[in-house]
Amino acid sequence: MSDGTLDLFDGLDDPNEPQPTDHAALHDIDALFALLDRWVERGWLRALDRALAAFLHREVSDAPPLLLLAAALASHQLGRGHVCLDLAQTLAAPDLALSLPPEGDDLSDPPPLPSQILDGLDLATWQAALDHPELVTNGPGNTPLVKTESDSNVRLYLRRYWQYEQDIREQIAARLTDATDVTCRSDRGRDGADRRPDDTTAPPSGNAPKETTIPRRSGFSRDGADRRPDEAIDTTTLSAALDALFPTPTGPEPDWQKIACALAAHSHFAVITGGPGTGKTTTVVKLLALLQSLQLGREGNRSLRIRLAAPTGKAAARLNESIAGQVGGLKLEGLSESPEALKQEIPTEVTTLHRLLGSRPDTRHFRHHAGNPLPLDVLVIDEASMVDIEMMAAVLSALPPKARLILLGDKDQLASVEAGAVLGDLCQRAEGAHYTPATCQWLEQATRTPIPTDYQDADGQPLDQAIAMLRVSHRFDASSGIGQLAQAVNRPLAREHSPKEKKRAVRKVFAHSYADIAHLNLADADDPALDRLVVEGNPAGFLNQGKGRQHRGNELAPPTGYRHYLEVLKQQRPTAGSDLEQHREEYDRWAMTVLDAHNCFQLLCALRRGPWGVEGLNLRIAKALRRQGLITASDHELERSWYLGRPVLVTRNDYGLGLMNGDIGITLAQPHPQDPNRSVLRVAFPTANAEKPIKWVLPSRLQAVETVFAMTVHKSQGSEFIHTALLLPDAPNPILTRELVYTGITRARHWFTLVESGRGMLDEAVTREVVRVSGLGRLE
Ligand SMILES: Nc1ncnc2c1ncn2[C@@H]1O[C@H](COP(=O)(O)OP(=O)(O)OP(=O)(O)O)[C@@H](O)[C@H]1O
Repeated sequence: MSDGTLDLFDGLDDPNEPQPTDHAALHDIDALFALLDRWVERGWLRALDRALAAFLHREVSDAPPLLLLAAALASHQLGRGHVCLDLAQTLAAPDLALSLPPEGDDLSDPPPLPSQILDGLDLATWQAALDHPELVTNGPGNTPLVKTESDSNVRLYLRRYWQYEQDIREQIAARLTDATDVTCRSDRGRDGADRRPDDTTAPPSGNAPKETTIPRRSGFSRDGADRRPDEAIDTTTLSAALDALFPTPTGPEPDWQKIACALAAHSHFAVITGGPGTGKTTTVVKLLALLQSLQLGREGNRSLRIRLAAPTGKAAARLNESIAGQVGGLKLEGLSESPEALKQEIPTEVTTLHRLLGSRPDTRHFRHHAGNPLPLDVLVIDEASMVDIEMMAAVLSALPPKARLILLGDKDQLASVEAGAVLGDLCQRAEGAHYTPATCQWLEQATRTPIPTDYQDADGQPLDQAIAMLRVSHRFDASSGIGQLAQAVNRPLAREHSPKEKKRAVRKVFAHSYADIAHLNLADADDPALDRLVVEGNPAGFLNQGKGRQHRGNELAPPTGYRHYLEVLKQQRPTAGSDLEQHREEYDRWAMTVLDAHNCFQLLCALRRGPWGVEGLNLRIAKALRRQGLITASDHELERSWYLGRPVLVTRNDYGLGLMNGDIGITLAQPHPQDPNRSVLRVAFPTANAEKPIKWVLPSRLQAVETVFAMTVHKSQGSEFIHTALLLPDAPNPILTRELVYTGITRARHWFTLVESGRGMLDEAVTREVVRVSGLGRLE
């Protein structure tokens, strides 16, 4: 398993042993459903996927087994982040189409594998089986399935997901072309809300949209001024404003932040991507100041209605904090005669996308849609890599045609857990920029920054002209191991000479003795080194015990573990007691301090189940903390109940309580309202509202939460912790990819510990890349 390909049964079967083939399921309906049942039983397929095949069979009894199998597999891909089934890819690597093997499956008496079932099947035969006009069409229509063909790719979609992809293409295309082209969106009718998206098989109601092709050439004219006639920006004015916002030249390298501002000011759709600390927030705050000042500079204009949003509550809270800081520090003297007034026009409040669109309980419908668009002129979405295809389609459809959409995010992070890696797909060509000569010439005028030839491309596509990649980290410099490690892990395999070289480059970073990274090899599952790490933070693993490190002129505290927040909890607990109303502020302050201290350390892992998954680790860590006297709880309480200090993660949006998936709270104690001698447990969540900074919730009201001593990397997206430890499991698993490791590393602000519980797992992970299947990558 060294070449980056998946060998799911490594060590379980002899790969040279010829596998028996089993083709009955391809011809016989009963055999097919018997097979699907066995796959569902093993957890290789979801019951939902089988149910779709059964539904199609009931509706159209002569649907061939090969079609039903493709439909079940297409449905299954949605649960794994892909919006469709790529037939050729599936034939090339059939076993990747299922969730094989589920964690903890010992694989005794396994059902036949897809590779056995599909052995010998060719693409033409499978494709021919999909020619069933009642169930499959090549585009608009009423069939539950859609097939698309381009080059050698044949893809099968559930109609709803094909429609999302079409909607996104169409809306982005409209924003990338001249204002007059925006009218093409009206073809689809203003019925975004009428669709029945919760019915997987139901086609969207109303008229199918006209497919929009995105023009091959950029709309940039020589000076760029006629691109958006309604909002034409004079290049000289823009250039002067950009100089005021970016007064210090960056040296010989182009100022990518300034370039990003110029590009985004010029388009109704823009993406600003970049790794951690490259200045996405800094740039967008300057961009908003720029747009607002240009707007207010036009006589009689009202200020722009700007909204900021993020996919999760946690991400929204983090952006809230950093935006507020950035706006406070903005220097706008050169941009406006009344800089303070201009600052007032830049919002600092960040909401979640669900809240922005107005989600309604128990339905996928939102209050805002094409028929009731959002009342805004500019929408900024941070952490856009976490936005799935369904949400992105909903946002785009609710956006007024003339509004600007600015997406911020790190294209290399793990994509959303739901289907569709929209940001990653849109940014496929971001590394090379591909700016056309017209764009370069205009950018050079506007930013007075020459664009290096490496980033120019006479064949650049319109989408390329709307994407800016920030390439310099201001958080991690060359002396930062976290920065170097993230870079080494993130380098695509295609750029290395061999997987071996990639592994060597990553290992070399650890060999370099950077002060901010540590590596821990566990001898076995019971190695107490892991308990020491989570309790104390393993400072001994860092150079000089983590002491004496400077950051921006201040000495950093050495890395900590969970002892830190539990001690803060104990030591700073208000003694005032009795009347809660009188002492509310004191309790709020306590909760804020504990939550801050909790943010000093987080253990991340890849899996959910097993000893190296969230479930096993949570219990192990709770017991280790109990041994140290840091928490007091019975076994039952540790496993199933509440105790002082229990940190919890919200796993489902709860609009009633105003809590979002991803929010973290800590269980604290408050005086009982009726009996001050007793205390009552309440979970404290940060609110990002300065006047009411803490939301106190009774544990019994929390329906979907889990202990979060260990958190999956997926759930950690949008969060950042002072010391992050990433634990890799002891056996290969398809979930271990370079994107996962990169996302884990980049959650660390000052300290990072990599924990390997099995030899070679880091090597495994960094040489495996996520392959997402969608048609959006072809959006040019
Ligand atoms: N051009 C710059 N020169 C110096 N410091 C900068 C510059 N741009 C950003 N910074 C600083 O770098 C840090 C990270 O910036 P910022 O928060 O904008 O990055 P980001 O890409 O949004 O980070 P994140 O990974 O948190 O999303 C901040 O402290 C910011 O003040």
